Amino acid sequence: MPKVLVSDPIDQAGIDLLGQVAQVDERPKLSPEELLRIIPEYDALMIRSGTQVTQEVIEAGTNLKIIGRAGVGVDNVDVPTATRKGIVVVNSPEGNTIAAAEHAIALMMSLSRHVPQANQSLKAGHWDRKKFTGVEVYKKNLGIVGLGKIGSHVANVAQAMGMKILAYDPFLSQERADQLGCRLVDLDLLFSESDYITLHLPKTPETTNLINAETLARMKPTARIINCARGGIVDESALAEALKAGKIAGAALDVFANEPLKESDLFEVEENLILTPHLGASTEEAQVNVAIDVAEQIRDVLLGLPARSAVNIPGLKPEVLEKLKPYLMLAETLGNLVGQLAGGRIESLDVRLQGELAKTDSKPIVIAALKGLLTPALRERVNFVNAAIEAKERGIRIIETKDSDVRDYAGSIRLVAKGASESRSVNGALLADKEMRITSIDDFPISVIPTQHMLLTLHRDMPGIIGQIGSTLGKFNVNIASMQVGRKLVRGDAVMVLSIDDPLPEGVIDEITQAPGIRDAYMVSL
Ligand SMILES: NC(=O)c1ccc[n+]([C@@H]2O[C@H](COP(=O)([O-])OP(=O)(O)OC[C@H]3O[C@@H](n4cnc5c(N)ncnc54)[C@H](O)[C@@H]3O)[C@@H](O)[C@H]2O)c1
Ligand SMILES: O=C(O)[C@H](O)COP(=O)(O)O
Repeated sequence: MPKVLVSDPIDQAGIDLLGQVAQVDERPKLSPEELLRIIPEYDALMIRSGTQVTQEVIEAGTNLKIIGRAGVGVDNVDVPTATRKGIVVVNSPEGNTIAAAEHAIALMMSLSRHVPQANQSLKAGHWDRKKFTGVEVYKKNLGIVGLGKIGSHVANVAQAMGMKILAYDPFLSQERADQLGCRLVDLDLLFSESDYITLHLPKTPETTNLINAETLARMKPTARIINCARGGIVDESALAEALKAGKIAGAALDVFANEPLKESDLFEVEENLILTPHLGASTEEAQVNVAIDVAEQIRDVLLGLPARSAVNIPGLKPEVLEKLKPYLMLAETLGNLVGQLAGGRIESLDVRLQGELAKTDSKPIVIAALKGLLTPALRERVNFVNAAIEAKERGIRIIETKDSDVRDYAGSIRLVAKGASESRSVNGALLADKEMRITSIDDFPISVIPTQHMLLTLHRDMPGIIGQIGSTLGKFNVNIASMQVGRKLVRGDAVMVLSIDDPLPEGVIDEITQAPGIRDAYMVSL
């Protein structure tokens, strides 16, 4: 049974689901040293934001196949290292959207009505009503930075409370903003016009310290800031200064540059600052959602199936994946075949998708073809996760073309691998029953069902040649399962593909290639 390490608190629903297919060890309080020590035993690691999955951890995890983040942000995972190592990283992109959006709204309302401060004051024996006079959000401007899943839900709820939404999101279309009833503005305008500013964007080198002394200075003195996105987007020292100096009216933070937050300039701000310990996703509902979402993906990957929300391979909706799966297998088989024919260094791979395939996302098919192409050289070290990187590191140029004309098959794939001196090509298609066919090799038309062991010859189309190859195979006790010959011209060049029951014994290829009329012979293993 595969072994899964769960190193952060995860809802029981996810643990139970994984328990059906794996041994699950829940170790939520591991030190970094303990994690490093035990990770080699595990096939999968399931985490939230608490575990730091560093390069060292990934490199020590020699059996790891998948890292599952029960939540959205994967900034605690060294994704590039995981990708290089061929480890799938999955998350739950939508499981905690509502929870995080509602927490942002809760913080906005708490800031407006001083709920935590009033609660604390009352419990300390005071009945101070004047001090906690609040402000209404009704008719106020809410500036949303990042109008993605969480930002959009915040926009809907805030609009229902009568707020006007200004939004900044450089990757959002005007059409989507119009649909959401939000006014798309630039950041300068958002900062200067907003009464509330809520952050719902990822932390990247560009967004680090987006809220800093200079941007804080551009805000209204009545502005209130909410950060439920990621620590580090707000410069915490600059915010503490601005709050103490009364440059803005308040702030509420759920996330911090260093978590857990232990020492901070923020602790010196007495009045108008609310802090919560990264609670955005902490609702019962969200925790069940993300646990099940990620446990299902870990289960699938451990069973050899693709994941639906991988962050380091193209994600596909289950219904699209279902349709594409036979083509992915075809692309991988053709890639493997053309890789063995081209041999040695490959400079470029031309991937042409024809017929109905021209309408689909080509990326997964290209990756499958690359996986097949690199398999003869890299064996199990190449997979769907690292195939593109491995190809790039080898300098293989990818050329993609699409041709929607339907010819003999509803959808077909053509691969051309260019080596240092020559190009080799293969075409393949699926029949109505989804059975694979190799439909040409080096443009010689054939119709071959790919099998595990095949002998392929390039030869002159002349009497006696097929018999000669048959006798050589007989001499070496090789059993032929099927045979196909393809030619362009009578008595010109031809190709022959023999399916054989076992790999060829040593010496057969040499003997076949020495026979008159044979140009080349290859043992192909798929
Ligand atoms: N506090 C929590 O517990 C909690 C819970 C869930 C998610 N999050 C965080 O909330 C954030 C948003 O999550 P989401 O699920 O809505 O993600 P999302 O990908 O759906 O949306 C993010 C949006 O930010 C936009 N964006 C990217 N760069 C930007 C930039 N430079 N300026 C403005 N906008 C930019 C993107 O175009 C996108 O629309 C993420 O940082 C996520 O990690 C926090
Ligand atoms: O990215 C996320 O999903 C949130 O930050 C939640 O993190 P958590 O799972 O550690 O609560």
